[in-house]
Amino acid sequence: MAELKNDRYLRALLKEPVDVTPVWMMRQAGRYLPEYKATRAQAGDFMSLCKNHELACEVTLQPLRRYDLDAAILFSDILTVPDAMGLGLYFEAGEGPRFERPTDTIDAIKKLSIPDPEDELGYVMKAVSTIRRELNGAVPLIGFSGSPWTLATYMVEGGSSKTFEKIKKMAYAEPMALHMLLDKLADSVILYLNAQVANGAQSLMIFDSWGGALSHSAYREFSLRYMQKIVDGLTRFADGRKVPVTLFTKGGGLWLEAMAETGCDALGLDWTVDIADARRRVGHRVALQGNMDPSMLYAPIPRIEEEVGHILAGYGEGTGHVFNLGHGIHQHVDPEHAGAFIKAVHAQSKQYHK
Ligand SMILES: Cc1c2[nH]c(c1CCC(=O)O)Cc1[nH]c(c(CCC(=O)O)c1C)Cc1[nH]c(c(CCC(=O)O)c1C)Cc1[nH]c(c(C)c1CCC(=O)O)C2
Repeated sequence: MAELKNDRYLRALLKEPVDVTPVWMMRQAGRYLPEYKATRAQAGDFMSLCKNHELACEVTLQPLRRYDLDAAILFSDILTVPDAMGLGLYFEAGEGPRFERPTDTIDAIKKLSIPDPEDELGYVMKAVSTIRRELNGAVPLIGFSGSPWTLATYMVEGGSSKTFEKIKKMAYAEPMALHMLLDKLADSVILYLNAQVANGAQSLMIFDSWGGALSHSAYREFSLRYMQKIVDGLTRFADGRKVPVTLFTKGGGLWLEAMAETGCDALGLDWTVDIADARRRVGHRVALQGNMDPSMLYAPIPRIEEEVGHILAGYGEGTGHVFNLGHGIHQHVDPEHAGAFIKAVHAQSKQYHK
């Protein structure tokens, strides 16, 4: 396997010294790039793109050809796992993801089986190994999955939700049913992420996009507890190097201490958190990833550069910061603004790494 040429993303996550602050963007392969839209049109629909390892590799590499990014992220989706559990994932134009067979009863949950990552999810593993080979050591490859709670929201609601009415009803009225579902999901995610590492992923990220919808105590019971189970079950070394694990709960700023206690290596921060405050609270335990508002990329370039400066100054001196957006890049962002953002992080961060 090719030696890593640029490892500053892995180094920052493990709090080893770096020359400049590493940067990547959540959803960096996506619809804001015309070349992505062209490849997606070639594939047909989104899931066909995910299932074609050559095209999935192509869209993973597209943003790296344009920008000086410090990491690549596997092109796939968090909903591949419930799809492999038999729920029938499809995308309705303009409506987001949907499931043909939602898992909203205890009987449906009892019937769910744990997918074999090399079989039902073999197409993802093929994409991971292809991307890792094609990267040829340029930058590390990030593997990922959804958190059990976030996956369960889609599975129980049957798709995206704003109110989470069905899953919250289950949480409070039939908690044992939901725990059974979350436990099966945690077991599935452990196998899935470990298989990604076996196939070449060098770092792992768990997206808990909807943990922030929970109450203070329900977050611990239904989301954090299962991310803890995953952290405990992961392969943490590969190719003689630590495989860092990043937990990201959107809207989880109040719970950073509890998240840091899981033994993960880093926490993702959305834009509601002051990164200086986050560093004071948990910076002795974990690295921090974030946290610019993705909508800032709509601002004129000088305003983007100013915001990058604020966030870098907020984190301050030394390693342990991976610059990123606080959530995925929006589809109407001008690719030139994304480029200016990435340049600004590298140019302005030298002064903090002497
Ligand atoms: C909640 C969630 C999903 N998927 C994901 C999350 C967690 C992160 C977050 O909170 O955003 C994770 C994800 N989805 C995608 C990636 C690819 C890697 C990357 O470049 O970051 C990653 C890491 C591709 C994608 N996943 C999806 C797209 C858009 C599909 C298209 O090309 O039309 C992409 C590029 C589809 C998807 N997938 C999902 C939704 C809600 C949608 C519809 C979004 C929309 O229509 O804007 C579920």
